[in-house]
Amino acid sequence: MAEPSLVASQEEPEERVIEAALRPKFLDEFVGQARVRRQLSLVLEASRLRGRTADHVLLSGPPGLGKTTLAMIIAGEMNAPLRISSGPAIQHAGDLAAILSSLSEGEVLFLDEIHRMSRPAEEMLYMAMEDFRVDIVVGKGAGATAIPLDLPPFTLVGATTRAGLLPGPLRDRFGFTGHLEFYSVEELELVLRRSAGLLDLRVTSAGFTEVAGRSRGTPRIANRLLRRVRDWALVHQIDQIDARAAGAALDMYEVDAKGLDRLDRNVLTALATKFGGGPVGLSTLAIAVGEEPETVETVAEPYLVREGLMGRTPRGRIATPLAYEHLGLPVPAPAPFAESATLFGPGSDEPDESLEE
Ligand SMILES: Nc1ncnc2c1ncn2[C@@H]1O[C@H](COP(=O)(O)OP(=O)(O)OP(=O)(O)O)[C@@H](O)[C@H]1O
Ligand SMILES: [Mg+2]
Repeated sequence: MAEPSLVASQEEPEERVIEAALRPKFLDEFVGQARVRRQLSLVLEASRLRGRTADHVLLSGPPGLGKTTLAMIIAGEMNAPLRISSGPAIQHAGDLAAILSSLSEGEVLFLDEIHRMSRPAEEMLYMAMEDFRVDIVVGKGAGATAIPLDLPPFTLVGATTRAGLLPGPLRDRFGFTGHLEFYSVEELELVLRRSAGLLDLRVTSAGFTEVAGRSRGTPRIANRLLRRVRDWALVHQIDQIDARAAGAALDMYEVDAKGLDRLDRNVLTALATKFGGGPVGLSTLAIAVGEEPETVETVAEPYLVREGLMGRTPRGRIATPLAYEHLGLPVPAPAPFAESATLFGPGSDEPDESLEE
């Protein structure tokens, strides 16, 4: 990405510290996701009653919706120590063996981005999850022997943004899968209220609504926007943030009323004006906005498609009438062959591994 974007940027270290501070510690403080929360709380309660470690839990869903937070909450609620690692960090089965063999009884092992683990490690994990046992292979070639090693019972919490990429055998070994959904504006208001309390910020109800509405259904973005609004209020010496102040602050950071940032709007504007609404191929569109196709596809597109502003057809990306309305442009008359361009959801038009599941 050429420039850091407010809604999709990598975070500054200081920001990450604040993010950690804003993380709910208990299930009660975790806003929204009522279904997952209810089911998870039952799983945890049952295991407490049985006096056993909880079943393995898989958490899936888009970035920033609370997977890591929930993993920490699970350990907290179980009063168990938490070990954190991630798929990309486990490239050899030996890496996983080292982690597994050092777990203590009842420990919660959180594996983030579990879909990115190597194949041999994955196979070792199958046995560990099911039988609490691993085979440590010693030696090479014909002389190699497998030494079985018993593991203490533990709870694996896996997180993935791409549940579709998990092999079936791995998915099946989780006793419970929680799929996190985007949050409603009302839920995000609650997230923001809690964060504002922790940050000692005075915000009116309408101020919360304003920020929540621009947060793309994502608590991480909501909290990030709140911090930018906080900066703005500090510099402008405003001690109570209302809708107007929140709106002005976020306008300044180029996050619009729908939560689109500059990249999103550039992509949409190029599509609508330079290419007459499309269809246009991804790489052409990316060149037009001076970005990598990968950035356009993974950073801008999912939200534009989700909001119904962009469509994906077999012949390329198109701008929907909603896009023109949002950009304040006149909606063009339908093209003569428009009805032949069937709309596809995200991920269905290209044999491309980088698409959403
Ligand atoms: N339900 C929630 N209630 C309150 N705050 C939340 C909730 N979910 C997430 N957050 C906040 O959003 C931030 C991001 O959440 P988290 O790190 O758990 O997301 P994630 O799903 O693990 O994202 P990624 O896929 O990028 O790892 C956290 O700092 C947390 O404070
Ligand atoms: Mg995470």
